[in-house]
Amino acid sequence: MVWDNLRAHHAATADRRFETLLDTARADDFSVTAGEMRLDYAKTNIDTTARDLLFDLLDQTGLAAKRDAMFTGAAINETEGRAVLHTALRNLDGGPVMVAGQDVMPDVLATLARMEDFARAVRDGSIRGQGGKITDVVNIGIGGSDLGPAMAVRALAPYHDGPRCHFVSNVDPADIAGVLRRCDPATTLVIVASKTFTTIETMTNARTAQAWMAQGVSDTGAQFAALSTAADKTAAFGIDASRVFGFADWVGGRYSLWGPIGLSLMIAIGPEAFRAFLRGAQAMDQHFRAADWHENLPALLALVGIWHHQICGYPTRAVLPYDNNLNRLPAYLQQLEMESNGKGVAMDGTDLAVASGPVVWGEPGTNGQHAFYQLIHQGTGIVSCEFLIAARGHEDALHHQHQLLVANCLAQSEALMRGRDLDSARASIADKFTGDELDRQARHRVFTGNRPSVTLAYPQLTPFVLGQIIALYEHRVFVEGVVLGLNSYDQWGVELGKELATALQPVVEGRAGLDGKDASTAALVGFLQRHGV
Ligand SMILES: O=P(O)(O)OC[C@H]1O[C@H](O)[C@H](O)[C@@H](O)[C@@H]1O
Repeated sequence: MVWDNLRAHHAATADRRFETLLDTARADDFSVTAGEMRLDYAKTNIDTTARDLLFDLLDQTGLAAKRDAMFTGAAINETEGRAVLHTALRNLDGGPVMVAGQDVMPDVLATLARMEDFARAVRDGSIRGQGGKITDVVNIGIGGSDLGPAMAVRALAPYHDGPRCHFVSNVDPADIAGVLRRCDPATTLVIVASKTFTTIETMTNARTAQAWMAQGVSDTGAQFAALSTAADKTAAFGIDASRVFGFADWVGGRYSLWGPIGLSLMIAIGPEAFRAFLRGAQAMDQHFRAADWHENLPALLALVGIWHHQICGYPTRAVLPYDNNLNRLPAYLQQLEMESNGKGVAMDGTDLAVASGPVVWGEPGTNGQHAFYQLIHQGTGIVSCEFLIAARGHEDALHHQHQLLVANCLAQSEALMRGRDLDSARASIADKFTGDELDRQARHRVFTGNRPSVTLAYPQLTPFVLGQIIALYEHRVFVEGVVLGLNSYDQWGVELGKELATALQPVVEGRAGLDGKDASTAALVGFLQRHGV
């Protein structure tokens, strides 16, 4: 019923130019400030009727109760029978969080303290490589065991005062070979990051790193650490328990940056800055739990997403950080959002009644402006855009460049909204063309406008603010998942490809025949074998 009402309201208002709604009152009403951040969603076609209906969706799905169930350790990941408690990893005040009758906080805080001791020792040289102080850290992991720390280490580059950090994820040997070539085994720490410690890409790369290390030092295990839930497997790999940082199955891979998977980030920026990062996320958790939906950043961001994708039918969402250090944020959000909400089956096993989550993609501004913004402005489809912008960068001496960056960010959302009509397009080239040619040329210069965007603004990309931003997106994914009625915390869709890859490996190596393979796959194997695979 609410969905129908939303669709009807969209149909009735879709042709309206939303710019006409915009005045000072709307700019105030359709933006929310929480902590240090401001989310502006005034440049959308959402009006108060649409917004009220969207709030009805939240009430209809019992969001408040489901949110509380997540924070208090209920097994809301129903297909795997697990709690979802990445929030416990940043619950720095240590109030109890119960899972199956047990408080998980003592373990969480003890592991955090062990990570801090380890990170400090690596940074100050009391834990050393066999050739001296650790100069390089290589994090080997994939998916959630890579994208989070890789994104955050880049994002917080201005705070990076520890050893160099490298991230190896791809099973393509080009990845690890390229990194190891730049490192000295005698002063490198290898961190094997894998929740399950079975992921074939990570284990293959870890063994390659082990062999590389053995050529340079006598005790390879002394320069390895592991981040995993599987203590038996890390021991079997030869990593001493003192260098294993464990976590529980209630931390999903793509939500794991806050705990041991964040070790490389902690070594890079130091335990104090890492705590500030956790505190930022914790502040967002507290906001999400306490704020009324009208003032609730994650809820509003989720509703804007639902309006644009499930109601308006815009197929993709572009994340456009005007913050070069966030250049891995779109990739990080691709996993967070698409692996969480890219599902066609509802929690109860029935087909999803509405569209699953959107395609998420993006690149930092201003680079994207000189590449794909053409389509965003003049393509036949509409892309909902999400801009991120800081008031200040970290290069004080070049603040004028930052101001230019800000101007570009604001210009884009304005251009998307306003567009340029035929008359002004004509006027802009009237000195060059006349008659029919003027008309023809002018049409190429028309921007339809009326294209929506939201802008997330913050003072500066500090560890605290980054924690807030990432937790904001996590909770947005949660809200969207609840409204869509699916389980955001499993990922069965990645399994089939893994199974088939395992079966194809001996075929590719020529140890097994092509029986049962489809003709296309067989022909491709044949081609690759003829060319030396
Ligand atoms: O941390 P791991 O167990 O090695 O898992 C790494 C990644 O691979 C899996 O296939 C999942 O799709 C991801 O959610 C996960 O983050």
